[in-house]
Amino acid sequence: MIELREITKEYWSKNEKNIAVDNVSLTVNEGEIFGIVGYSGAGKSTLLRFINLLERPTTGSVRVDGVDLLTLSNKELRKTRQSIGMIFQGFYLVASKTVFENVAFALLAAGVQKKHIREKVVQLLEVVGLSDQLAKYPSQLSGGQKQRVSIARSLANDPKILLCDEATSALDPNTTESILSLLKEINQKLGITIVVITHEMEVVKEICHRCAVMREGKVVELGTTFDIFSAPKDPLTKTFIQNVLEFEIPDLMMNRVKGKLVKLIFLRDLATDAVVSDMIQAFEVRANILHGKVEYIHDTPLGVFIMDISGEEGQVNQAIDYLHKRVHKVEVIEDGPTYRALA
Ligand SMILES: Nc1ncnc2c1ncn2[C@@H]1O[C@H](COP(=O)(O)OP(=O)(O)OP(=O)(O)O)[C@@H](O)[C@H]1O
Repeated sequence: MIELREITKEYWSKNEKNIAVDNVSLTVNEGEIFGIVGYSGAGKSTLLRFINLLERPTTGSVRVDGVDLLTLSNKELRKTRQSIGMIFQGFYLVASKTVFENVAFALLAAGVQKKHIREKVVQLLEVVGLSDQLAKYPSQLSGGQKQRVSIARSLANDPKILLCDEATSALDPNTTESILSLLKEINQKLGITIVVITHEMEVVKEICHRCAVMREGKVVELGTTFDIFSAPKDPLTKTFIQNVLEFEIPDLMMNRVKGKLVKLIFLRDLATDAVVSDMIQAFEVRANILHGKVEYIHDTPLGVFIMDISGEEGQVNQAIDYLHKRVHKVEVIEDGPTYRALA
C-alpha cells in the first residue's frame, strides 16, 4: 500500500550536509497499523511526511497504492492527499471556529456540496465520540477532545491512510489510552491503514502490528511488534523495551535467594503453573517465584518470571535444562549462595 524505496533526505546548512533520512526502504501493508519509533532527531517526522509528500526526498521513490507520487502534477497530488489524513501532536484546530466548523472546513475545502456537509460532520463527530460538543470552541475542550476533533477532521474525506505524528505525546496516560483505542477502532471498523510515529514504546505495544526502529536516519530494526518486544536485536531496540523485559531485583530479595535465580520468558502460551509444577515433580527441586509480570503486546501475552530454584545442584541444573525446552528463554541471573560456596 505504501512503498518507500531507497529514500534519502539531505539538508544543507552553512555548507554542511545533514542526512535526515538515510537510504530507507520499507513497505506498509494495507489495513495495518505501522509504527515508526526513535529518539528525537532520528528522522521519523521526515519519513512520515514523505508519504503525503509534505516533504520531498532527495533521492528514492514513494508509491502509494501503486502510484509514484513523485511523478504527479500539483493538481493530482492535491487529489491524492485527500486520501491521506494526518493528525499532529499540536492538533492545529482553528481557534475561532467551533468543533462543527473545524470539521466542516475540511469538507468545504475538498469541494463537498454544502447540503451534504451537516450530515457528514455529525457522522464524523459520532465516530470520535463528540456528538454533544458541536458548538464548543477548541479552547473549551480538553487535549483529548481536541485530538478527537482533529481525528474527525482527518477522516472528512474518507482517507485510506491516516498519518499520526506523535498524536498522543501531549496527552496524559488515560487520555492517550482512549485515543489509541479510537485509532484501533478506526483501523478495524473503517479499514484505514495507519502509520504512527512515536518515541513511546507503549504506543507501539498497544496498537501497532509492525514497527520500524530508527536511529540517525536509518531503520535499524523492523518486524512484528511481538517479535520486536520478545526478541529485540539492535541495542537501541533493547533500550526502548527495557522496562518490558527487564526487572531490577531489590537487594533485600537478592539476599533471600537460596538456589539459582533464573529469568523465564514465556511467549503466547502462558502455561507457567504447569511448567513449574512439572519441573518440581520431575526433579525434586524447590521453586519460589519472586517476580512475575505479563505484558500484552497487541493482545498477545508475553510473560516474564523470576524464580529461585533450589535443591541438590545436579537436580537444579537438570531442572534448568528442562525449562530451556519448555519456555521461550531461560537466563540464569545468579548462581545463589549454596552453589557459589560449592564452586
Ligand atoms: N527543514 C529542515 N532543515 C534542516 N534540517 C532538518 C529539517 N527538518 C529536519 N531536519 C533535521 O533532520 C533530522 C531529522 O529530523 P526529524 O524531525 O525527522 O526527526 P524526528 O525523529 O521526527 O525528531 P522529533 O521527534 O524531534 O521531531 C534532524 O537532525 C533535524 O534537525
